[in-house]
Amino acid sequence: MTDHFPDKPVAVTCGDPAGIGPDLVLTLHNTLNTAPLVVIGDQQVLDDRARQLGLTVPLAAWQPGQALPDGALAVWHTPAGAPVQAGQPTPASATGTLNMLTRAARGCLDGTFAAMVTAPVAKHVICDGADPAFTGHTEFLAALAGVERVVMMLTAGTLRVALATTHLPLREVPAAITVDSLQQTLTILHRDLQNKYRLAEPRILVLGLNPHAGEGGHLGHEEQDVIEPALATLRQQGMRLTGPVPADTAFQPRLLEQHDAVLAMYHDQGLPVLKYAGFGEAINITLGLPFIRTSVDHGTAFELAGTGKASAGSLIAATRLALELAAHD
Ligand SMILES: NC(=O)c1ccc[n+]([C@@H]2O[C@H](COP(=O)([O-])OP(=O)(O)OC[C@H]3O[C@@H](n4cnc5c(N)ncnc54)[C@H](O)[C@@H]3O)[C@@H](O)[C@H]2O)c1
Ligand SMILES: N[C@H](C(=O)O)[C@H](O)COP(=O)(O)O
Repeated sequence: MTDHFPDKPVAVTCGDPAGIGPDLVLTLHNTLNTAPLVVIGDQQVLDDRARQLGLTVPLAAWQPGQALPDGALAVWHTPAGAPVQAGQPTPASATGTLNMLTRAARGCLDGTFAAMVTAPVAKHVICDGADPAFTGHTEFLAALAGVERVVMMLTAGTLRVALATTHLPLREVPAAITVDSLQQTLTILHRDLQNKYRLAEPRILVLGLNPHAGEGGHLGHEEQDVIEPALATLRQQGMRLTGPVPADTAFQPRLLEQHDAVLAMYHDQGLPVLKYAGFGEAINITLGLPFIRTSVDHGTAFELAGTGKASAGSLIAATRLALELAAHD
C-alpha cells in the first residue's frame, strides 16, 4: 500500500444502491481508514446496509469545500431517489445512480477530487430508468468529459488486457474497428502505459479479430485490411507492436512475458481470460480520460447484496491504484 496519499480526496461512487456496491464501500473504512476518501451515495442506504450486515461504520456527511472527518467515512449524500431494498433493483434509482457518477466526474474535472473509483452499476437498470443509451461507466464518463475515445483496460497482477471495442453487440464489432479507431486506441494505450505504469517503451500484443487471425484472408479480411495497416503506421512511429496474432494462442506465458499489455478486439475476446486469471482482485481502469478512474472487475451481484458474502478485494485494489496514481500525478 502506498505510504503517501494525494492532497485531494478520491471519490468512490456506491453504484446501484440495491447491488453489492454499498456493502463493499462500507469495508473501505476499515481497510483504508487513513486514506482521503469521499463516498458518493445515499447515506440512508449506507446506514441501512451497515445495519443489515452487522457492521459499525461511522458515517459523516460531507460537502465539497469541507475538511474530511477524523475517524469516519465521509459521505457526499446523493439521494437514491427511491426506496432501496438490497437485492431488489429498481429503475427508479437510475437517475440517482447517474447523479453519483456526474458528481464524481465533475469533481475530478474541477479539482475537488484527485481521482474517482466506481462500484458496479447495472446497465439495464440505468437504460430502463434514466438513459436508454447508457452502455457503461466508460462511455458515460468519456461523453461527460468531452473525450471522443477512451480505452478500457483490466489488469490482474502483471496481465493487462485492453479492448479495441467495449459495450456493443457482437454483430457491430467488425464495423467499429477501423484503421483510425485502432490507431487512436493504441496511441492512448501506449501513452498511458508510459505515463501511468512507468513503462518507457511498452510492448503491446495485438490480437486478430477472426479465428487464426484470418488465416491469410481465408477466414476473414479485417486483419489484412484494417489491423495490419494500422500497426504498420504506428510501428513507423516507434511503437513496439506484435500482431495481429491469433487470440486462441496469445495468452501463453512466453508471449505474455514478452509484452506489457494485450489489445483484444472485443469485450468477450479478452475479458474472460483476464477474469479467469484474477476475478475478485482485478482492476478496471479507463485510459484516455482527463482524470483517473478505476473500478471493480465485477458487476452488481444483486443476489449477494446485504448477505456479507461479497468480496471487497477488487474495490480495495481499485481504490489503492487510484490513490497511488493520484499521489504520483
Ligand atoms: N463495473 C461495473 O459497473 C460492472 C461490471 C460488470 C458487470 N456489471 C453489471 O452487473 C450486472 C450483473 O452482471 P453479471 O451477473 O454478469 O456479473 P456479476 O459480476 O454481478 O456476477 C457474476 C458472478 O460473480 C459473483 N460475484 C460478483 N461480484 C462478486 C463479489 N464481489 N464477491 C463475490 N462474488 C461476486 C456473482 O455472485 C455471480 O455469480 C449487469 O447488469 C452488468 O452490466 C457492472
Ligand atoms: N466491461 C466491464 C467488465 O466486464 O467488468 C464492465 O461491464 C464495466 O464497464 P464500465 O466500467 O464501463 O461500466
